[in-house]
Amino acid sequence: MMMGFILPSTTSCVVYNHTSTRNSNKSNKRNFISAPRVKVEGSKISSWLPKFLSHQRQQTTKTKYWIISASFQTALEEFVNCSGAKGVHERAGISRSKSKILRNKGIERPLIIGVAADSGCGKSTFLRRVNEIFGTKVSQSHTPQGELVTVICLDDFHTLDRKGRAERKVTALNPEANNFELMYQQIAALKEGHDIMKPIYNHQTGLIDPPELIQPNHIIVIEGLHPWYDSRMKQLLDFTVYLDISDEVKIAWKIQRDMAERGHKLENILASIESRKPDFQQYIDPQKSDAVAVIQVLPTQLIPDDKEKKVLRVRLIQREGIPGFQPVYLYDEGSTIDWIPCGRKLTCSYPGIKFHYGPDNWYNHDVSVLEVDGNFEKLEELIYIESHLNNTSTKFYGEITQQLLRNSSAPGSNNGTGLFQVLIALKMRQLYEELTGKSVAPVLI
Ligand SMILES: Nc1ncnc2c1ncn2[C@@H]1O[C@H](COP(=O)(O)OP(=O)(O)OP(=O)(O)O)[C@@H](O)[C@H]1O
Ligand SMILES: O=C(CO)[C@H](O)[C@H](O)COP(=O)(O)O
Repeated sequence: MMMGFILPSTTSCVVYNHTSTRNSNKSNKRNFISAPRVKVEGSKISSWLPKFLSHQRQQTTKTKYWIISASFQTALEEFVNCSGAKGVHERAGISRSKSKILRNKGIERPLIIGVAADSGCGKSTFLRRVNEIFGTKVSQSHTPQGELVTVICLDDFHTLDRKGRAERKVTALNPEANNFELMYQQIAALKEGHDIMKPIYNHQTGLIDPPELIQPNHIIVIEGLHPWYDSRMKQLLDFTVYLDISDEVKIAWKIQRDMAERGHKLENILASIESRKPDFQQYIDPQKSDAVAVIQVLPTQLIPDDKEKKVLRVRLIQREGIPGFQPVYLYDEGSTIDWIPCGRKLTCSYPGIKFHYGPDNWYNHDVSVLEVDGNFEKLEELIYIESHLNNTSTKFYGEITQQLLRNSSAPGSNNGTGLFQVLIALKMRQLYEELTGKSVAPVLI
């Protein structure tokens, strides 16, 4: 079967013949070390194309594009790299025919899920839980890919590299630094079942790396700053989750990660958060108003003026009336309930645990809110909490508790962040099953 990628013919390019695009992770350049390199100018493309991509070619003078057909294997092994973001984005492509992976994997309808949040707000942590629920082991490549799930990071659609942003004095959150047209075209193509050559933003070098091949999958999660900033993207998404982390908690998490794990200075972390704030408020935060589910993380109300931010108040805001999504409720659907479960069945030390459930309004949408303030002392006792939750989309009694126990060392497993992330991952699984008619086997210990 033939696959064609559309490549422009005008820019100077370097052709690399490398071994695997799938391994193009953070140290992408590694793949190219021993590769034969041929430097060509636009007009000479016709002389080298046949050598590398043997099959048919034709030029459409109007668009100045070369339409290149190549076998699937050839396209995997060879691609074109031009220096600079513009070159890479021009070389991003969409296969002309549908991917053969659709038939191989029995994919009828890729489900597209958007996860939005600022940097360092727990997207990766959440998506590890999602992959656990789907029982999917993902590759260690730049774009994690598993049997069921592929996770695309939207940072890959940055048009300005780190230097370019510094020169233009814009943050990565600014739409100017992102290619929403390409994002839309490529995610739409995946949803339609086409392979794409997607650019890569390399967080280690701050550069835009050559495109990698991404194929459709049963579930494609797009995570990042702007999954539905562009209204056309919203139309593509089957489910949306926003991680809404309050400033106080965001700073605490950033300090923990960037100081302890990355050796950054406190003043630099605070300055970076401050400098991003206006763009965050203008371009990222508004997406939370129409997410299907929002996990909101706030300082605790159980400790007056808490400085440590180790105890969190977490709210799961769930839209009502969304097809395929039935909000989780506590005890009695539609009621307003305050619940302190500490006592004989749940061990609590200071400052305790408090639940709340009830209807609410979120940016003019009817929602129901489930809230938990405090930390769980003994994770195995969560079964007591689980037995009071309904509409959880679990496949067996105790599945939520088991999931949290399996990942007990992951950040947030002992509070509402972990609990609500598991609940939302279960909702994704249920939606996938409803929309595709397929069944995902639950993961058992
Ligand atoms: N639920 C949580 N409770 C406590 N800390 C958390 C929680 N989730 C994340 N963190 C902290 O925040 C840091 C960032 O988390 P994570 O890498 O999941 O975020 P991210 O949104 O994927 O970040 P980035 O976009 O920068 O890659 C983690 O190193 C961890 O210290
Ligand atoms: O907001 C971000 C999302 O991850 C990053 O800051 C952005 O992608 C730029 O990355 P880097 O700081 O590595 O240049």
